[in-house]
Amino acid sequence: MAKIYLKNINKSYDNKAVLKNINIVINEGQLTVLLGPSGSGKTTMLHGIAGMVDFEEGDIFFGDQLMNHVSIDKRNAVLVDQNLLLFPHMTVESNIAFGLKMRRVNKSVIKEKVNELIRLLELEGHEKKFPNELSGGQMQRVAIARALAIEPEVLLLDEPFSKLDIMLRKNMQEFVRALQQKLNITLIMVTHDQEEALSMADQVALLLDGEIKQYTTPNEIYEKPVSKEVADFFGVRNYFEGKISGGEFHSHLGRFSTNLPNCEKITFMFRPEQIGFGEKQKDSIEGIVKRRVYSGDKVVYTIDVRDFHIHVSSFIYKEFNIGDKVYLQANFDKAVYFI
Ligand SMILES: Nc1ncnc2c1ncn2[C@@H]1O[C@H](COP(=O)(O)OP(=O)(O)OP(=O)(O)O)[C@@H](O)[C@H]1O
Repeated sequence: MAKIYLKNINKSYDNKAVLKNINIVINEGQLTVLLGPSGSGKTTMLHGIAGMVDFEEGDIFFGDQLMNHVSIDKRNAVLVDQNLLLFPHMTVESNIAFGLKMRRVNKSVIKEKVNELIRLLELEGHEKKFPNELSGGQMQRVAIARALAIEPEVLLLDEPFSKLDIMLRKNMQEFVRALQQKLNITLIMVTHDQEEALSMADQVALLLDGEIKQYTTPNEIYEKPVSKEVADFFGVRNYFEGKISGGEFHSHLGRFSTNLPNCEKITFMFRPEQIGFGEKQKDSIEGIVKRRVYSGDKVVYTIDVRDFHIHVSSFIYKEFNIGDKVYLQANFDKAVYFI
C-alpha cells in the first residue's frame, strides 16, 4: 500500500533546479533508501517529506491525504539526522520521553513506553546516563528511540550512520533494519553509500542531479541498471561497444557469439567480477596483466587488450603476475546491454 506519494515535485534554490519532476510512491512498512552522490537532492527531498522544506511545484500525499500545506508538527513524520540533537542536560530516559511529555501523555503511559523503547533499542543500564556518557552508537539508538516514542507514521533518517566507525556502522545498519522489520514501520533513509543502501533497503531510489534515475529493489538496480549512468554509480568499469550482425557481436576486441538480433550500435556492460579467467578458446579475449591490486578477499587485475583496459576481479586462488598472458571469458548472452 502506498504510504507516501510525491507527484511531479520540483524545487530550486537560487534558480538552480535541485529536484526535477520527482514522481515516487513509497510503500508502507518498507525501508526505502534515497541514494545519490553529494548534492543530488536527497536531503531536500527528505526535508520536503518532513515538512521542513516547501516544494515549489507538485503534490505530496501521505496515504490519500494531501500534505502540501500541513505543518511539520502535524505531519507525524519524524526526522533523525547525523547531528542527533539529543538534549545534553537530560538523561536517556528524559530524552526519549520528551515528545510524549510535550504531548501531555499520562505519566504512567510515558513510563511504560520509555521502558519498552529502552528494551527495544537495547539501552538497558543506560537510562540515567547523559548523552556525553554514551558511545556514538548508543546516542544514535537514543535518538531513534526518541523519534519512535511518538509513534510516527514515517521515520526519516538522514545519513544516520555517517559519523560512526565501520564496525559500529555495520552493527547499526543491521540493528535498524531488524527494528524496522520487527515494527513494520515505513522508513525512508538517505545515504550516499551504495553498500549501505543495497544491504538495508527494500527499495532504492537513485537520485542523480535532482532526478530519480531508477527506483527498484537493490538486486535489480545493481544487476540491471537501466542506463550507463546508473551502472557507473555502482562502479561498473567495463563497457564494450560494437554492433551485432549474424549472431555475432563485433567490437574492437574481436567477434563474440551472441543470440541477440542484429543491431547497429550496442554497449555491453560487465562488472569486474563478471569476467573470468580461462583457457584459450573460441570467444576468449587474449590480454596481458598490467596491474594487480590485492584487497584481502580478492585481487583486481587490469588487463591490457589492444590498448583497451579490462578490469577483472578474481578470488585469490587464481594468481597472475604483471606481464602474464591471460585469456578472459565474458558471457555476452547473459550480460546487461544498452542500445
Ligand atoms: N537552503 C538552501 N539554500 C540554497 N541551496 C541549497 C539549500 N539546501 C540545499 N541547497 C542546494 O541544493 C542542492 C541539493 O542539496 P541536498 O542537501 O538536497 O543534496 P544531498 O544529495 O542531500 O547532498 P549531501 O549528501 O551532500 O547532503 C545542493 O546543490 C545544495 O547546495
